[in-house]
Amino acid sequence: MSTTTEPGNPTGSTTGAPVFSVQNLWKVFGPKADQVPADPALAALDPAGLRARTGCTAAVHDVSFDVRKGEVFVVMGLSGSGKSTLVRCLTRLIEPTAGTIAIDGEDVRAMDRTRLRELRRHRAAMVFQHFGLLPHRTVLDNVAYGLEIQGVGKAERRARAKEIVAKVGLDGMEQRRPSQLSGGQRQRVGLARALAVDPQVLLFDEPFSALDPLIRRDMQEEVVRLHREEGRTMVFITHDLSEALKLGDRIALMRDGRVVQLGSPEEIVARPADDYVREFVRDVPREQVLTVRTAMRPGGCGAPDHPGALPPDAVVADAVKAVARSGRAACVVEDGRCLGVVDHARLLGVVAGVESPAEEAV
Ligand SMILES: Nc1ncnc2c1ncn2[C@@H]1O[C@H](COP(=O)(O)OP(=O)(O)OP(=O)(O)O)[C@@H](O)[C@H]1O
Repeated sequence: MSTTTEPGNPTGSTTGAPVFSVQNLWKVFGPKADQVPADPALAALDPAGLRARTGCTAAVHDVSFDVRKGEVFVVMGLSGSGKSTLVRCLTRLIEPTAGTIAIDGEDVRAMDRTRLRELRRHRAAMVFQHFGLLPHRTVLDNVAYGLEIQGVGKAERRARAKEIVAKVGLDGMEQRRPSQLSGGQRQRVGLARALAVDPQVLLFDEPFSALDPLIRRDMQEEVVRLHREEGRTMVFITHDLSEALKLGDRIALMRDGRVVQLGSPEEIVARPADDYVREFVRDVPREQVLTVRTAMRPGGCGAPDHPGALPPDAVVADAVKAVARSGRAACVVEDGRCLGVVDHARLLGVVAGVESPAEEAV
C-alpha cells in the first residue's frame, strides 16, 4: 500500500510529522536488566553472549524510529525477534528498560497512570489477535463498549457503534453474539471496537495470523481500505513478509531485538541492508514490488510523445506487459515530464536482481 518511496533513503528517516518518536529504546528481561543498556561491553554482546554473561535477554535492543502521521508502519520479524515487546513498550503495556518514547512530542515514560490510561484508550488503541470480545454482549454492544468506558451516553454510543459496524462490513449482524460469528467476523468486531473510540493510532498485534488465508486476505484488504479512506496512522506487527509488503508504507525488520533495516517495501526488496535481509526477501516476486522509478534509466527520452507512458509508481510487472505488448521501450512520465526510460534489458535486470548496462532505443 506504499504510496511514497524514498529513493536514496535506505534508513527510512522521517520527512513527515512523527506521531510516535522512539529513541534508543531497550527492553531487557532478566536480573539487573537496567545495567545492560548502560554498559557498552554488555550492550555489544550478541544474544547468546548476553545470556551467558548476565542471564538477560534484550528483547528490544537500542531501537530508534519515528512513526509518521498517516502511515502504516509495519514491525516485521521472525518469532522471538522482539516485535510484540517493542510495540507494547509504545504504550508501556511493557515498561521499557531505557530510552525515550514520545507521542506528539509528549514523553510517554513520564506519564502517570491516568495519562497512560487515556493514552491507551483514546490515542493509541491496540487490536489484539485474540480480540477479547465480551461473549454475552451483542456485536453492537461489544463495539460500543469502548465508548461506554469513555462515558459516552447510550444513544450516542449506539449510533456511533452502528456506523462503525457498517464500516467494517457487519451490517445486519448487530444483534448477534460473538459465538454466532466466524473468526473473520469476530476480528472485524475487534477492529470496529478499536475504531469506535477514534484513536489517533491503531496498534495491531498480529491480528490476522489465526485466520484462514482467504479471510486473512479479506481483512488485509479491509485495513488497506480503511487506511485509504481515513488515513489513520497504524502500527502493524506481522511475521509474514507478504503481509508486510502488502500493508506497509514502511517496514522495520527486526532480528534479535534490533531493527536491521527500516524502509519502504521497495527499498527493502531493492536494497537489502545485509545478507540476513537479502535472504529474507529472496523469494519476493520483485516485479510485483519494485516500481519503474527504480527500474528506469534516468533521463528524458527525447521523443515528443513519450511512447508507452507509465507513471513512476507503476510496478515492473505492469511495465513488462506494456513493453512486451508494444515491442519497444516505455517512458516513465510524471506531470507530463519524462523521468526516464524502461526497456527490455532494464526490466529483465530488475526481475533477475542484476544491473543491466545494455540500453535500447525508445
Ligand atoms: N516476560 C519475559 N521474560 C523473559 N523473556 C521474555 C519475556 N517476554 C519476551 N521475552 C523474550 O524476548 C524476546 C522477544 O519476544 P517477543 O514476544 O517480543 O517476540 P516476537 O517477535 O513478538 O515473537 P512472536 O512472533 O513469537 O510473538 C524473546 O526472546 C522472548 O523469549
